[in-house]
Amino acid sequence: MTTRPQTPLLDTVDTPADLRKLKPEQLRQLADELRTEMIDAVGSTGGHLGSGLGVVELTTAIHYVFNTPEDRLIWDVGHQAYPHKILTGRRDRIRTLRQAGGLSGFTKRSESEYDPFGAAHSSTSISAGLGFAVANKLNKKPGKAIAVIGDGAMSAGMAYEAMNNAEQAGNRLIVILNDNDMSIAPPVGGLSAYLARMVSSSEYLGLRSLASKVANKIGRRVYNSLHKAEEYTRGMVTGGTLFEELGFYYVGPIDGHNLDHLIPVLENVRDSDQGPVLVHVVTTKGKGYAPAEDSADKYHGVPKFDVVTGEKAKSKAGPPAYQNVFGETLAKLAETDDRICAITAAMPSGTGVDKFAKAHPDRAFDVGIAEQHGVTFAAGLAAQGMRPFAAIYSTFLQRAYDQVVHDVAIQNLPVRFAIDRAGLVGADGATHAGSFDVTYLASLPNFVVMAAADEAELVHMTYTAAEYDEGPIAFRYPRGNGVGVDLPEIPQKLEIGKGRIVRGDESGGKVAILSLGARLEEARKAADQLEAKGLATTVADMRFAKPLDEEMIRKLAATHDVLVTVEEASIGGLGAHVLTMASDEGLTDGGLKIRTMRLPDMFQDHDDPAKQYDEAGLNAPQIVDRVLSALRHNSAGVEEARA
Ligand SMILES: Cc1ncc(C[n+]2csc(CCOP(=O)(O)OP(=O)(O)O)c2C)c(N)n1
Ligand SMILES: CC(=O)[C@@H](O)[C@H](O)COP(=O)(O)O
Ligand SMILES: [Mg+2]
Repeated sequence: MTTRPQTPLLDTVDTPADLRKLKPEQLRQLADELRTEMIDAVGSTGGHLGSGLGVVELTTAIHYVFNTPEDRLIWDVGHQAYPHKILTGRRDRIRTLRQAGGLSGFTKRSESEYDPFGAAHSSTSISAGLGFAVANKLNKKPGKAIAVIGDGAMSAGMAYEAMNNAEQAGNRLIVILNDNDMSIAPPVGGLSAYLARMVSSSEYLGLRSLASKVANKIGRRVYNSLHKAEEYTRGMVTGGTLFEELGFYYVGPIDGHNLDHLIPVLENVRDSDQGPVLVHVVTTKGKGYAPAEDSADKYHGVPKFDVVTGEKAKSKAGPPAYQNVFGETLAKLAETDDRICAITAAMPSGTGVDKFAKAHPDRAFDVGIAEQHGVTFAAGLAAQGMRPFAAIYSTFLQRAYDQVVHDVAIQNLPVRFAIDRAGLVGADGATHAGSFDVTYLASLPNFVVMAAADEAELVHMTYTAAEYDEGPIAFRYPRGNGVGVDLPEIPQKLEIGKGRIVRGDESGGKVAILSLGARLEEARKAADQLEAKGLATTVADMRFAKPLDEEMIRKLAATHDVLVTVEEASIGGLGAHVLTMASDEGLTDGGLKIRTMRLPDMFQDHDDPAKQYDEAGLNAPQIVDRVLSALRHNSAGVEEARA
């Protein structure tokens, strides 16, 4: 039996109001207990551990100093908010994190009044904070907005767009830059180097010169208190920073694990009559848990693990992960094609671009969290004759939609989009579901859109995309491991816009299931069950949402009573395209029944992916039910009498 850690002081704190009753000298113990509690909880649930460990003291200090929830605390991404959840009335549910019916792994408005803004995609916090601050200003309401943003998230353009506008918030907006010198992978680019220079001790100013500078800038009261805090403060720099040029009072860098530094500085910032202020806090990802601190990824996202040893639960040996199949295939293709490049937006391991980078470092580009830039960068490469693969999760590609339309599609540039995490993704929930890409891409002129049914198909599609220079081409595939088919030695170049029959044939049957992507396995199972009920079933792997295999659809329509489309994508995907074609051509005029099965019109909460697909109605039994109801057959497959 595992025992929970002893947390006598934390046990007295249910909300920040309880925390504020503590004496400053008790906060160290509280933070230690908070860290222990978080490690224990995430050990049993899995989740984003390293980022939360790094902000234990910061979370404690913010809730101690500020009047949350009236002061609005906005965590960027929200993956670091587990300590915040524990301190804001959710400790009793912390061991339900990311489990069905349990707490979200991110901040969520519906979960707590202490989560004023939901997140999970990065770099939104300053804009949202500015909105809260300006609303309060207009309504003459008290309350500050505090946006906490990581150095990784700070690489996205949106953060700068917000800072560029922030002056109007005055002292109602405080941005805390949590600089742990990590994104999911080590951070990249000039900004990261700039922050590193600011943090390097050679650039610290002594506290006295800081204090005199701050006195001129944010007032005598602050000056006096800074003097009081002098012995606690490691060092601060003001003046001449990028952030100052953007209109912020810059304070920092300060040690984000030292509560004796954090508390007085945050109090000063809170009481300052000028702003906006940016506080630059330096932390360590994974802080206080040796296995995390020692790991390359600082335990960014972990499965369940043994708290004592740090050993992570092993996933079952099985087929390779889709991302690795993609990365390795592309690396191989690039051996004989020096035009191939790979781009990731801060997800090198998640997309498999790390595998490509190992083999071809000069042609692999991690652009940081900057999907918009990544797509247009790829467009530039393509325009100059390269063969770029923009490997971006479906959900994150949403952010670059205008670049996809304006920079890629309108110019018909052959950018290859390797779209990982297509479909439902499990514990990350609605914010990370790859639901919409088929809809938003297959509606664009010039685009080719493919979906891989299994890992062998992914190999073929990667090769097909490499060889396709006529315009933009996308291929999507799910999160997780393949289905266990053999990987081809030699990839096939697929004929554009042609599907394949994987069961039965075009020449006749009762039912035809038209599957797009990785629901193919469920479609096959459904076909087995339908056959067992005496309903001859053809299964097609459509491969392409665009262009459609119209010839195949016409044949299947002419030789079957029911066509059912199945896809792990929202309305507007394969089903909509098939229906549109069928109605344009009058394929249903003779009594053919078409049914479309797709993701439901709702944002589905986190759960085990199989259960999410059950909720979505996209598993085999539901396909069978859909066919039977279209045929007006009962569950035994017997035709019911018509009323
Ligand atoms: C728009 C977008 N792209 C990519 C991601 C995936 N992602 C989640 S956290 C993260 C790293 C964030 O780094 P940082 O902001 O420094 O936070 P840390 O984890 O270091 O605390 C990335 C790339 C995302 N959430 N949103
Ligand atoms: C917080 C975030 O956006 C990422 O850490 C994401 O959770 C990674 O998802 P995968 O586990 O699917 O790579
Ligand atoms: Mg970081």
